[in-house]
Amino acid sequence: MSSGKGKDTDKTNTYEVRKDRVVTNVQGNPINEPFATQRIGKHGPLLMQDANLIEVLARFNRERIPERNPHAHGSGAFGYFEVTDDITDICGSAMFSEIGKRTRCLTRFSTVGGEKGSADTARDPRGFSTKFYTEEGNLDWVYNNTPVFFIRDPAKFPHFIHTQKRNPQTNLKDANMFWDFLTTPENQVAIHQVMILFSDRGTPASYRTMNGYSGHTYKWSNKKGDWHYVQVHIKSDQGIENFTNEEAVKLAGENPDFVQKDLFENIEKGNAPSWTVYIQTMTEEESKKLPFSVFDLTKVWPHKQFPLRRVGKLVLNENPKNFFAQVEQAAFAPSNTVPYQEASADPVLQSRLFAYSDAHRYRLGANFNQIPVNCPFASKFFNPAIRDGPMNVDGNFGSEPNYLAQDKTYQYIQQARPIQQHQEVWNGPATPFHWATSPGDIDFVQPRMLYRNVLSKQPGQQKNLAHNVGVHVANACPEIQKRVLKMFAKVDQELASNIAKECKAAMIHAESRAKL
Ligand code: HEM
Repeated sequence: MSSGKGKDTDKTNTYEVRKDRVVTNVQGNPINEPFATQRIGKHGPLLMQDANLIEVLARFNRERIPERNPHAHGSGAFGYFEVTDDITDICGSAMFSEIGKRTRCLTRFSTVGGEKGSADTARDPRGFSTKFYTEEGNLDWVYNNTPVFFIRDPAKFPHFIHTQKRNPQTNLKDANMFWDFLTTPENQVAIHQVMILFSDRGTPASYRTMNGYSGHTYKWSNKKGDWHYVQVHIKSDQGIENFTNEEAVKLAGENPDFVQKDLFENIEKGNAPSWTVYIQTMTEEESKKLPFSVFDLTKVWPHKQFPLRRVGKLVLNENPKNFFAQVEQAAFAPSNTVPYQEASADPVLQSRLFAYSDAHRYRLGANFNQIPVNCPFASKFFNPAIRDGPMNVDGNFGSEPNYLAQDKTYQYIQQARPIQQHQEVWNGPATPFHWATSPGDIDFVQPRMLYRNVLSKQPGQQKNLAHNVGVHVANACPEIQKRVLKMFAKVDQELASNIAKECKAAMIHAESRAKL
């Protein structure tokens, strides 16, 4: 019988596993001889009636689900976020309501371009996704370990990711595809991210020793209705540690799961990694005075003008009990957000609001939100118009009407929030707009500062950048190598010359190896 409220659950029907360890088939019927096959005599053909054999083979064929495209290879851990500083003047979300408040979290780290079984020391950005199970519902921060990104026209994303994957004919990773895309003049806006990727930050020594960044501008508001543009920085308390190119390549061969092992074993022995979370904030007025768009995620906000403000701590102290159930099936989406934290008009972020839940419906099925790791357990789900679909296992709202109307009482607590009177005002014709790289210098200003002002202060890093690009581009054809050098010369002539030297040395080395 329906209670008329919430979901009907029949206590006799649960998916709990059997405690007495009697082995059964999936229907709970005992199996006495799991390895016996039913056949005619001892050596004759098998019988169709052997339901156990058929089930075992058929279930095996259905074990794999599509891997993520991109970010297929990853590792995850649970933990908590704790508020250390009051930011209620910036954000009214319940998770920030008082100092000392803790929210349970799941973080998944990943590489981007490689397949699920690829080496986790590969040169690649690292994903840094955190799901916060808050009382206002699940909030996902789907970030990377770099503060900027390769593109700002979202339609380029599939093209760009394809260049990191395998050549359609040779099925090989292809340096020509990689550099052809990045050196095409209008795609050279990627240079800032490429500089970070080819510094030693492109090969972190562990997930514990790298930072996370929102990259995008978000819009946060307080309970009075005032709002700010915000960028989030998650800084490793373990400090930054990276591999050199040669160390990373060697480990990729010796132990392609080196980084996964490091995370699991450190948490297992009680050495829980932690990160300090900071925000940068900017008013709308300040954003108008920037030399670039606040919605351009190829740029960083100068720290002198927009200093970091501490918010809290992220601690990962609990390994998953089951990787497939809790990490492979985890579904992170920038559209999963809570009151007072919203997306800005950044076109890449706006496109991501669609892309992730769509990927989850494909990869995990329409009811992916019912998989325990994705359930908003601290808030709970109630919307009886959202129901049915494949693999519905949560009671499906029982006899609740499948529409919202007046006959029943429903609560809409968001209505109690003040309306933000002052907002961005958008105005203009609906036209196709292509945010191509400007022919001017603005997209090269921050990369040049990174090379001359930041890497110059980190011993050996300018040299390593040239080396890392050189050994990679040595695999491309001469025409594309020339384009690479021309692009880096726009950052710094000395850098381009050093890349040329490193590239030449790598080619000579490869030639002599080929003769062996
Ligand atoms: C138009 C741009 C983008 C599109 C269309 C896109 C799309 C996707 C898709 C489809 C996935 C796989 C999701 C899944 O199967 O669960 C993914 C994963 C991911 N993306 Fe993006 N992405 C974009 C840009 C970005 C940017 C700018 C960042 C970082 C600032 C980012 C960070 C991540 C991370 C961390 C994951 C892994 C999530 C996980 O751990 O499950 N992506 N992306």
